[in-house]
Amino acid sequence: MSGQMADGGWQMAQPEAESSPSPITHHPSPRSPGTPYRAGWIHFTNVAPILDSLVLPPGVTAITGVPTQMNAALLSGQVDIANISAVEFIRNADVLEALPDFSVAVLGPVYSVNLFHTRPLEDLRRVALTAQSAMSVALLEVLLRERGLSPVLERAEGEAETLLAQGFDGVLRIGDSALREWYGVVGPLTPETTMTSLPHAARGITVTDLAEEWFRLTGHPFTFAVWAYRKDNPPPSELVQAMREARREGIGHLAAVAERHARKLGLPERVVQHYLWNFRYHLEAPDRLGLHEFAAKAVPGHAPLTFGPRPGEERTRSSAAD
Ligand SMILES: C=C(O[C@@H]1C=C(C(=O)O)C=C[C@H]1O)C(=O)O
Repeated sequence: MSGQMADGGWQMAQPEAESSPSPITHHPSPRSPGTPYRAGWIHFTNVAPILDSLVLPPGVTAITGVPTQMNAALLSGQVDIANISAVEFIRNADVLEALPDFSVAVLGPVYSVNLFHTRPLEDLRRVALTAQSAMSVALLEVLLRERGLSPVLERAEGEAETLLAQGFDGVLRIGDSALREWYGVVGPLTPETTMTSLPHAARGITVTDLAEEWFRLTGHPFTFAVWAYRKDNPPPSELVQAMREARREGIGHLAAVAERHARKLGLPERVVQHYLWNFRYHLEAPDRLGLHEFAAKAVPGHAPLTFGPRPGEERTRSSAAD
């Protein structure tokens, strides 16, 4: 594992994606003095407005990976802070704390957490789940339970259309590939249309946006990710400060971020712009409400959720490596 590379890129995480979440069974001892503070970033496009401009302070290193890799890296002590699936934060609330003002949340559709299906939800028999995601699986389970549905859920990787052709009647996908596949099914966007006026079904495939379903069910935002760390190992204030500055820069130049990522994703700039401005990155009161509501439904009996000091009230830490 090493830090930010000279070109501003990040090293990929080594561990394999974990298919099932593992609660912390032992508490890795806090860092010894002088060792770097290690961050793990899920670097999907939806966090680009926070991470693209981030300059790590001295003494902080970072790796990147998909959500289940970063969940596992934090829980095993391989990294000290990570933007993790909110459900893992909830499941491990006895030992984890989250930054008070960082989230990946949405109110309504998210566009990148999608169930692609060929039969009505009520008639689903076999649904393929991605091992990259903990949050969307937990959300799908809640939404199915609320409707009294219990299709067989199986782990299977691959593009939605391929898996549907192989006999699954539902496929759950997340992140950049889910956004691309969603657009591949319901696009293209024309000068007359907007993201929200695109159809939900085309070519025999329906796309159900799980965050939109959550909004229909609760009227609240859905919080996919928080930035969590062990309670006894909070991030240096320089790192949190750098993250806030990077977010201010990213949100202030959202069109440029969208343009860069539209090129990488092979999607129209308008699509990526809409996708990005739709996110709620500050864990505000409605996002916490959604988080608490999801916690009560998905992890009954969980320990109280705790958050670090609000901006300006950080514990004083003299340097990243003290
Ligand atoms: C909205 C998304 O959120 C991500 C989805 C996660 C998950 O499914 O476990 C975890 C972190 C989020 O940043 C997405 O990737 O599309």
